[in-house]
Amino acid sequence: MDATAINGSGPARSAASITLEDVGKTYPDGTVAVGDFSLEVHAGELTVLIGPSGCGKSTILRMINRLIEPTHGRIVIDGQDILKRNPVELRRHIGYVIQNVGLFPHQNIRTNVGTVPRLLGWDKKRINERADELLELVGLDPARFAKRYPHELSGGQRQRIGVARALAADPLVLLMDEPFSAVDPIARGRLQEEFLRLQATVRKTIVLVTHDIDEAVRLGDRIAVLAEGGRLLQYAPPAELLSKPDSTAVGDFVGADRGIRRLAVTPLRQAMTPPTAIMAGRPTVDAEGTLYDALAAMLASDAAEVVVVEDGKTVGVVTRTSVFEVPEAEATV
Ligand SMILES: Nc1ncnc2c1ncn2[C@@H]1O[C@H](COP(=O)(O)OP(=O)(O)OP(=O)(O)O)[C@@H](O)[C@H]1O
Repeated sequence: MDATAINGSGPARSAASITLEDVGKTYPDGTVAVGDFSLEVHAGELTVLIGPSGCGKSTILRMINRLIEPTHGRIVIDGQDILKRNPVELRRHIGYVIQNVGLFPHQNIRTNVGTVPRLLGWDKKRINERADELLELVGLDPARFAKRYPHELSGGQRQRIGVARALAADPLVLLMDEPFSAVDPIARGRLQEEFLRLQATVRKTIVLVTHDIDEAVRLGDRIAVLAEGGRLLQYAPPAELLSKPDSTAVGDFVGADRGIRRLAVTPLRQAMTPPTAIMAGRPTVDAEGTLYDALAAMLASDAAEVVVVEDGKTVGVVTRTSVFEVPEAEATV
């Protein structure tokens, strides 16, 4: 890799690897946000940082572009120790996407997307061409959107502009902090899909922070599961993480969510047994519901079973035990 690539602003370059070596951040009040964190982020891959609230995910991300200065450790991008670089200049070569995007409200979309190329001194024609190219890439027709202002877009469209802006100067690295969590679940699913397609084209080295295990599994080439203080519990591709969590903590973290997701997509009929004699006073649930609905009804009224009704008639019963006895293969995921 060209040692000066991180300084460059030329045409498409390769992605860079990121090495974090014993990186840590202790705040002046003594809070150890991140203890000693090491990670190798492979070039051209999307690495997800996931873990409970306050475990240091955003701190790690923001140390990579030096919005937060590490207390100790080394961060190497593309072979260069970035702690020796001018931080402002460094940030022009690292794309950064955050939850609410932070578009400039009084600038139109084309100007917003051209922010970093402008700072890098590109000429106007090249900036506009690049902005329009990026708009196309994120699925927004420049003829319709380039002259609009941020408030004239939907939340999902603004988020796409955020991604376009972050990619405008062809950075080696893209950092994303909960980029899709401010949009509703349906728009989020679509954005994730589009983003995967985009990444297949641009193949950037991406570090993405999320607290959503589904998102992590869907987007990540590798997932780093963190605990408090930025402690790395496991770093593995999604399939390996789900099938072979190497500690109870990781198993609990990925497992709990998987279980609930499975309940929510499994028809409760699969756990239903014929009605019994004593039904009075039991909570009821519609026969079209899922295991999740059945369990929620039981928990809400502290009952051990629910009566299943269809067209006003009792058709069966589901017990707490039977909810968990439906084999995984029967789930209609
Ligand atoms: N300026 C500060 N001074 C002291 N402690 C701080 C400061 N900024 C952050 N922290 C602490 O550092 C820890 C890590 O914060 P960070 O934002 O990195 O967590 P996170 O994993 O991204 O959390 P979330 O998922 O809630 O966004 C938290 O305990 C937080 O309270």
